[in-house]
Amino acid sequence: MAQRLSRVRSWGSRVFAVECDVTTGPVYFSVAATPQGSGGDVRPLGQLFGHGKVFSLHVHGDDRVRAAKFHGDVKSRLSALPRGHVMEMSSFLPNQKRSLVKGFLMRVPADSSAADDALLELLREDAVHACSYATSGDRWWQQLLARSEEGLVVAERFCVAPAPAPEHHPSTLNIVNSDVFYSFRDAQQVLIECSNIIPESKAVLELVNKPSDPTVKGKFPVIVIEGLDATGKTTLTDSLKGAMGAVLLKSPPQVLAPFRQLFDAEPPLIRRAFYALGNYITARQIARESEKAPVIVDRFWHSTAAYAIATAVSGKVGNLPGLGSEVYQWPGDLLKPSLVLLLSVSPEERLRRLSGRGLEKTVEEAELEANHLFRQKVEEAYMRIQNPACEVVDASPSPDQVLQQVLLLIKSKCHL
Ligand SMILES: Nc1ncnc2c1ncn2[C@@H]1O[C@H](COP(=O)(O)OP(=O)(O)O)[C@@H](O)[C@H]1O
Ligand SMILES: Nc1ccn([C@@H]2O[C@H](COP(=O)(O)OP(=O)(O)O)[C@@H](O)[C@H]2O)c(=O)n1
Repeated sequence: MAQRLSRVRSWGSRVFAVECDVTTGPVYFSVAATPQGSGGDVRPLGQLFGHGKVFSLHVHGDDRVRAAKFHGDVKSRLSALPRGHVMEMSSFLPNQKRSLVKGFLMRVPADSSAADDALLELLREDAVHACSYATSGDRWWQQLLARSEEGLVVAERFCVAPAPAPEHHPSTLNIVNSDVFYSFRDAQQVLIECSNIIPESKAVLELVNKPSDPTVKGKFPVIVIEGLDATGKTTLTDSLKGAMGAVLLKSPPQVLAPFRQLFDAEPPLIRRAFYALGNYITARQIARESEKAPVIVDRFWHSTAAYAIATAVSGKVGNLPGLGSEVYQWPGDLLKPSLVLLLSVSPEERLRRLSGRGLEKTVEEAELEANHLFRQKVEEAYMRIQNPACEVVDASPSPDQVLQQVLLLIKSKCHL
């Protein structure tokens, strides 16, 4: 218990953000050992904590791979609780990079004992911090929980006060090297750390470890085609290949196909490092092929970064890191294409194309709204990536019109 208490003292200066509703944004509060002066407006906190029983959980830990895996595990265990409502919650130090610790706020009916049992089980892990929330007088308290022979006990309590929103959404604090990687070494390091628990990491590392100089392209142009799925990338890249006598490559490359499903099911840290490494394999193929012919690439680093940023940043488009942020910078050691084109179609046309392929027919309304926000964030992140930035192409006309438009663009931009 002593160990748990000493670790928790640092929470005195932390701020918590609870993402209750993605469209209205998070509620912020801070905690302190003693009641703070003017308490501020505690009504939003009452709405958060005032119904049923409320618990929060965070997973700490020096081993980032283990912490990431355990975080996913906690989420699925909490989501399985009957009559529970789970919200994303994070703890952070304002403006301090890498200070974010992800967690959850869970609300269950007052008569539920399943949540107490689940917490007791989860608290066997030293990395878990669990708290309950209680009111006395006109104050709210965050109560740090510990295991004891009688069950859950309160080890320490902190006074809760509303906190102002930070300048940047807290999820942006940890993007660098957790969601997006800016060098081969940083992405490789994650898979090295995974090798013991995911044996396939070793095979992936062997595929990327071949020595070469991947930053240098050949004398022919290298054109990357980007866009959300069903915007027409496959259709366009196939016809560009024929029309230009080009070599068609993609990221992730074919050699990683057998591993993709496995890494897609891993937490963001591991999944994103896998895709980042895929770009370096594709870069090597681009360097080789562009000596001999023009190269068309179906997705590359813009996709890796834009999807990772859009997933990491919860809520609205406005929560994305601002234009010019370091997160949108191209990795210094990755081959730069001659031109990046972003295919864009209206959401309605995209849905038509998706349903033509027989996908997404059963998506529920609520999910559609969340997906809408997600797609907006991916497109916005695509457009904020710099050096090279992408050129937006209206991909709603017929396949042949899109091809002609793109051929003209390539001719003028690549001086063909
Ligand atoms: N310009 C276009 N106009 C109408 N339909 C298109 C066009 N381009 C592609 N499609 C259709 O939309 C669907 C998705 O296209 P696809 O090339 O597979 O997209 P992506 O590779 O970006 O996921 C396919 O059924 C394809 O035939
Ligand atoms: N270069 C790439 C390509 C895909 N990806 C990831 O792969 C997903 C898109 O893959 P997909 O199979 O839907 O792509 P398409 O089939 O639509 O081209 C996104 O979630 C990205 O996170 C990536 O990170 N980097």
